[in-house]
Amino acid sequence: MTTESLVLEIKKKQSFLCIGLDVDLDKIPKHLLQEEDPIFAFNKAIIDATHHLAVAYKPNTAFYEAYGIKGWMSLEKTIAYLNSNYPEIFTIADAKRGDIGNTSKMYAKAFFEDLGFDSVTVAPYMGKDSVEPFLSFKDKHTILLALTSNQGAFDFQTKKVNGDALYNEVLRTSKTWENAKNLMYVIGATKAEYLSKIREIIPDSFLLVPGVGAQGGNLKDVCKYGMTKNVGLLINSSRGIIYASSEKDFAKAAAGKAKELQSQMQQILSK
Ligand SMILES: O=c1ccn([C@@H]2O[C@H](COP(=O)(O)O)[C@@H](O)[C@H]2O)c(=O)[nH]1
Repeated sequence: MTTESLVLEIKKKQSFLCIGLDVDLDKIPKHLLQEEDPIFAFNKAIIDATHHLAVAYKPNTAFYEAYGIKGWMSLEKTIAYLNSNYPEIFTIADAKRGDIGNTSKMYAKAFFEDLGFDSVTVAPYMGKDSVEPFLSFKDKHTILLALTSNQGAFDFQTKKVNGDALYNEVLRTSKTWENAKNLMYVIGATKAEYLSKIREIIPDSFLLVPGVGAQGGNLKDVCKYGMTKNVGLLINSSRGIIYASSEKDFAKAAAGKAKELQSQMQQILSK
């Protein structure tokens, strides 16, 4: 999907909500465990109930890999379902990959060609040759971890390198890479106070912002400091939406939580 199509969808739905599909079999409603593929049954119900309120879905691959081959098949079915039924939705494989060049090329093929995701999250730590293989795919997006939402972000990402924080160095240097137009960045919602400076370095790039809801990040602060003329934000919520209820009404309850966030977004966009 092109960035232009994503922006059009955001304006149409008045939403920049990304729903995280982090499916844990211990947390989904018990009646679904009788289904042939409980993970897919759960995802399908959540997607069908919320697709009009969200512009993106983000399965975190860890939650599928944890269930072995069956989990990977549930992931395949989920992305195929999204691509066939809701092609206007932006899809994110939260896989946090990145390796030497020839290995990264295979990761990129797996997520972009085989599975058909629009984007994948990638760690920048191994540098340019580990990221460029992802960037070479037309209309696919590489979402680079810059300043993450967790406490451990302060272990390395905010440490000074060449007089500035390492995450700023990641932002600045990655802009010089081939096909850098295909880059987006992860900035945690819990780090909203860093966004003004971040926008000085990457004024127009899309940011994937996890950490609202369960992790305590604040939507209004993120928008105040991080929003661009094209919105430039995808705000992710996973547990706060998909586990709104563990009863038979789980999909309706998820839609209720998604609606709360979408209404706040609509209000922000109308200003
Ligand atoms: O900095 C980061 C990068 C990725 N994540 C992922 O986003 C979701 C957040 O889930 P919630 O349930 O809404 O807290 C999850 O998949 C994380 O692995 C992140 O939280 N922070």
